Amino acid sequence: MPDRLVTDRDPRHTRPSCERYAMSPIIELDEVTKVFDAPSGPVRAVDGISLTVEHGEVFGVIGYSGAGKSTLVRLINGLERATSGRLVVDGDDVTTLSERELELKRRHIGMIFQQFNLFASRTVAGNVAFPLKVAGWPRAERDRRVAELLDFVGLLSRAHDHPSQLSGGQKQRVGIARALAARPSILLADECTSALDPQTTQDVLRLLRKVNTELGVTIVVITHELDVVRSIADRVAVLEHGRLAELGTVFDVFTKPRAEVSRRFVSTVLHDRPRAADLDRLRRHHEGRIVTADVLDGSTLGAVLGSASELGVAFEIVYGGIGTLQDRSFGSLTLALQGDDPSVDHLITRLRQVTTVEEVR
Ligand SMILES: Nc1ncnc2c1ncn2[C@@H]1O[C@H](COP(=O)(O)OP(=O)(O)OP(=O)(O)O)[C@@H](O)[C@H]1O
Repeated sequence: MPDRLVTDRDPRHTRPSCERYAMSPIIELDEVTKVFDAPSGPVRAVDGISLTVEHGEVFGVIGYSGAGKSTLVRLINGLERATSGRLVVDGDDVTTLSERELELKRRHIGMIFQQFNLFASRTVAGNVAFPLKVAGWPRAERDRRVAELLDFVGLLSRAHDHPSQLSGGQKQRVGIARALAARPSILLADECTSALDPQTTQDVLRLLRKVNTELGVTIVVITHELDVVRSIADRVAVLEHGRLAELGTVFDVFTKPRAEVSRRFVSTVLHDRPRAADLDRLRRHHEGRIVTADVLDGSTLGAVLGSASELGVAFEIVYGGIGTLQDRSFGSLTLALQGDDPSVDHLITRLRQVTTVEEVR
């Protein structure tokens, strides 16, 4: 038996496919740079980033603290001005809009935050109604819209409560309802689950997925947790020191991370490969040569292992983890192979014909 098997914790009932959204950009960054003048000297918070977010996708932006994620969000919604570069949001180059134009633009960009940012003195309904009031919606239409939104987020019965009477997850649901009030085409979610426990996080992510699929809202999720990206995003941009370290589908970045920073993130969520301490233990408990084989859909790993005895090799699965991501399997199994060296070499050659195999020495 494997020493450790990682089970899949994907909260989605169905995985979105990246082909689901039409490939037309709703957000376009072209060599966008933001330099802050700090007392210690200039800080390049965002450094020459070019990327596009497509209509209808859930796009993840991940990075460690200080990577430039919040600055990127503030550039997209026009709260910060880019130092250089071009940034088109839903048809407008926000780098050239006036303050008044930006203010109107922001009404079409929903935003949710880590600390929810609800008005403590207003009721749940009052919070959701607030942006509609600012936008001058008549009372009756406002009331109708608020009821519709609270129903959508499952909080209609709490309309007259105040935020202090709600749990963190419920507060974020109110935040989401408020962000959607004026029917934005884009929702920016900045660390929106970082203050929540894992179960509530999954509930909120499921709601965001519903916002995306049922309302067609494009969502940009900013996070320092790969599990969040893994749970909800179609594609992910990995930021480091203000620069774009890697960009790809969540599946590709998870299964074939190219940048060192991406590899660090991946190792935080899928413990499918033995670390140095695990290896010492495996060597003590198992004889033979140790190899790690990638498990991907379509690889006929099982059939090849089934032929091991013909070659005079005995194998044991000693470590591993397999999950699913975007409806595809991925992970790896670590095997102890016992037999004479030429026979084990022969089996490894056969395994390499169907998957990637690394011998752990
Ligand atoms: N107004 C500012 N003035 C000076 N420096 C700033 C300002 N805002 C951000 N920075 C700096 O820019 C860099 C990127 O910050 P940013 O907040 O965008 O990163 P982040 O990835 O969102 O990090 P965190 O998750 O910690 O918020 C950091 O070095 C930060 O200190």
